[in-house]
Amino acid sequence: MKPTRNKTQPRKTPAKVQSASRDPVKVFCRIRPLQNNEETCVKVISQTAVSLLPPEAGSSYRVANYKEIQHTFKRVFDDRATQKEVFDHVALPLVENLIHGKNGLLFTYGVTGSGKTFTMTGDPQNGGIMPRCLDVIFNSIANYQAKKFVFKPDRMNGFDIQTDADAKLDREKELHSVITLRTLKKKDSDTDLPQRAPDTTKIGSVDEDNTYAVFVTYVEVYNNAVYDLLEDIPEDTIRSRHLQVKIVREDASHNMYVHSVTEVEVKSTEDAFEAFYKGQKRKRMAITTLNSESSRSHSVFTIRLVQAPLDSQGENILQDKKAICISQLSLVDLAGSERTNRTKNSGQRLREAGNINNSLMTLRTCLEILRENQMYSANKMVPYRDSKVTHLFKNYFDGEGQVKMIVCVNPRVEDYDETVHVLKFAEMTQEIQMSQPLATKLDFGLTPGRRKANQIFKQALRKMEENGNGNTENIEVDIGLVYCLGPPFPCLELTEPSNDKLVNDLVTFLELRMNRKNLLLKDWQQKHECLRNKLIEVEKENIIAKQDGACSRVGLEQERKKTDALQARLMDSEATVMSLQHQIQQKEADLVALKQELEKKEMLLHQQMLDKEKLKQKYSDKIAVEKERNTFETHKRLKEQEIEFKTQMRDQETKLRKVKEILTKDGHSAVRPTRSVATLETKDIHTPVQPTRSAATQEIGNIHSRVLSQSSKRGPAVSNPRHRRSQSAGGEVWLDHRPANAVELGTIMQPIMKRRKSIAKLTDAKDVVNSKTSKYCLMTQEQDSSGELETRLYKADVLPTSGGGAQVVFNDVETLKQRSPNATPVRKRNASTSELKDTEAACAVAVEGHKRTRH
Ligand SMILES: Nc1ncnc2c1ncn2[C@@H]1O[C@H](COP(=O)(O)OP(=O)(O)OP(=O)(O)O)[C@@H](O)[C@H]1O
Repeated sequence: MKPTRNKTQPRKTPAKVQSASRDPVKVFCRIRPLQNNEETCVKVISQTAVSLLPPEAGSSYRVANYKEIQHTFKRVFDDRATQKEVFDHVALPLVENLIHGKNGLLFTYGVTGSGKTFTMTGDPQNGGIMPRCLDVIFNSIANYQAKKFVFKPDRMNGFDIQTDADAKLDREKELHSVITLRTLKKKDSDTDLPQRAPDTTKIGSVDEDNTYAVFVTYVEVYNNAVYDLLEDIPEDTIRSRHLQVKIVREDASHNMYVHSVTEVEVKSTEDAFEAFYKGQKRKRMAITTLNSESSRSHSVFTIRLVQAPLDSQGENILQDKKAICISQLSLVDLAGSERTNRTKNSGQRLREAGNINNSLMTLRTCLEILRENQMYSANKMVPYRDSKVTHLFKNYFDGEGQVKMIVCVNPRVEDYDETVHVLKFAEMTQEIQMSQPLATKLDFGLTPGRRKANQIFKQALRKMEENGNGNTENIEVDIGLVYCLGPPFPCLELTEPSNDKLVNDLVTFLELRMNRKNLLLKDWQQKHECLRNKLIEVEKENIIAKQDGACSRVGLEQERKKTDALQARLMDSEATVMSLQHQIQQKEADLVALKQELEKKEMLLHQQMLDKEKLKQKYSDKIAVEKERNTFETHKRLKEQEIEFKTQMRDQETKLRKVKEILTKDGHSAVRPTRSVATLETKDIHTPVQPTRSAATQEIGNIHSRVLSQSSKRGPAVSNPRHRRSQSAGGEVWLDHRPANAVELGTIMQPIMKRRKSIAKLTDAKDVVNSKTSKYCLMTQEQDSSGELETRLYKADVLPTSGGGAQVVFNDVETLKQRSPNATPVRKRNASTSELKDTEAACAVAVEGHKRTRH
């Protein structure tokens, strides 16, 4: 930021260009003392280095696995450092610069409760940087202060010089209002300032030919809006905290300032303190978990030093606005960064914390981008406007004023995680190079030391007058400043008329006076002539200037109108911006809430998906197990069925083999069962055998067989109810062919074969032909699938053939099954199916080599 001159002066070249050198931002670290035997996580290594020891509970400890982090600063103040020590090292050079017309910015940064306010303000007995700065300034300029109201703020970041009369009028007005106010608040002890221990330091190198005035402003940045803490407003408005939001603007010299801020002219530290306490009462403070008096806003206390040179006589202020030099020192007490999870803030405190953290984040971002731009010659835009704090100090960061930072640290372990970030940022800030601006003082060709000379002269004159010493000629000539006729008239009391001496003395004195008068007159005439000539010149210039002035006035009037219109538009735009910012804040808050809700829902959804996945997995596993079990069981069942089937096949084969054997044994004649099977089921009682409708015909001897499809072609069935159970009741002879080891049936119902010839083996076909039998009965016995005995009687007619042989025509089968009453009933359908299959299989074997037709 540039030390400013009044807006009337032409715009200077930016200080960056004028700067002699670049210096890094000076960062100091102050460790505050611990309370109540708390555990520390900070170790001061040297006067410039500090080390952070991660506590076991800290998150960084877990990540970094106990790694000490060392930081280096311009100077580290341990917990025993005094306020004076800190001031002398950090702020005193800034005060010196201020007096020499250079700007400065000092801010305290750190976690909440780390001692920023203590360092900046302190307490009455142990004053911080701000009161000490004021003390030193007033100690230094005490003898050179201008009378009050000689300089008057023009509310555009500049100052006007008032005439003595105007200044006097203002002083009287103030006196009047002060008296009224004191009468009103007579008993109000609130305004009493606490007893202070002032700092006695004095800066020696003050320009004595200048006259000085000190102004202070006190603003706070709360929720990213600027408020004037010294604004003159009614008491009830103060209580309800309805301070007006102020706008940050740029002046004619491109310096940022708070528009229409109250600038209080102070003549002593006490005056400044009165203003400070007035503002302090309005500042937003609150009790939080981490600090009983926590600043909820960033406060900016600015000391502006206005200086103007004295005229050539060293007596009055040079009435030239261009000559005014304004420098300022801004002391910024930033609100503490805080993590909401630790502070447990809610509602307004939480919103405040959010805004505090946002503006601190913007400060960090701006400084990081600045550093990046400097280090890597990048040209990134620095987002100063994102926060009011950075916007206000844009000029400083752009290299037009000295910037210093005190990073305050509370060494307790609870603050470790936040302190890590704070120190990291502070260390990084040191890498930023700031141009050191030169103080710009215009040279008006005035003799240095004129104030002192004038004082000496006046003093000498006074002394001579006191001593009655008439020899003042030399002094007058030497100094050449006083235009007078010489010493006053001597005592000329004429007591005697003859007192010539007196007359002679008077004549001498008058002659001297006359000479002196002539001398002065001559000098005066010369000067008069000179002045007249100059006046003529000036008059000529004046006429030209007037003409120019008239033109300029017209132009100025137009410009003013334009400016007014622009200002009105600007005000509107700023109001719109404010309302938009407010809306944005609200929307951001809504967005955060919605985001949180979305996160919750996403988590829920995710959980549900997980559950679903688990369920799916569970059922897939189950299905797989079930499938495996089913496959296994199917295989097992198939195997069982295969085994059963094989067993059945084997049984069938055995049966057929037996039949075959029997048939082979009985002489190549074979009896094959027909498709139709009559089943005689017996439990305890034998039921009659049902007749079948088809028969298989097997030719034995000639070895040809044929299927009889018509029941009319065969004899009546043994069990046909229309016939007798057995045709053996007639005169026919039966060839009863049953195995030798046949099991005795022991049943009531027996086939009736009155005349029969029994054989156990049929080895030769002639046995059938020669025995003159007309009927043939073959008995087989075997176990069925349920282990029961099954007896079958295959019956046939023996018909003689033309070739002399015999044809055996099977026409009926009787099946006798014996079942235990306790046995599990076999499903009829299955049984019949299996029987049918058996018979078919038997027939298939029996009619081997012939086409089998099913009917
Ligand atoms: N160096 C110190 N010596 C003694 N006391 C200190 C020191 N620093 C801080 N304190 C004390 O610690 C407390 C908190 O300090 P302070 O209010 O200055 O913190 P802060 O950083 O300004 O907090 P916030 O950001 O919340 O405003 C105060 O009671 C203060 O007196």
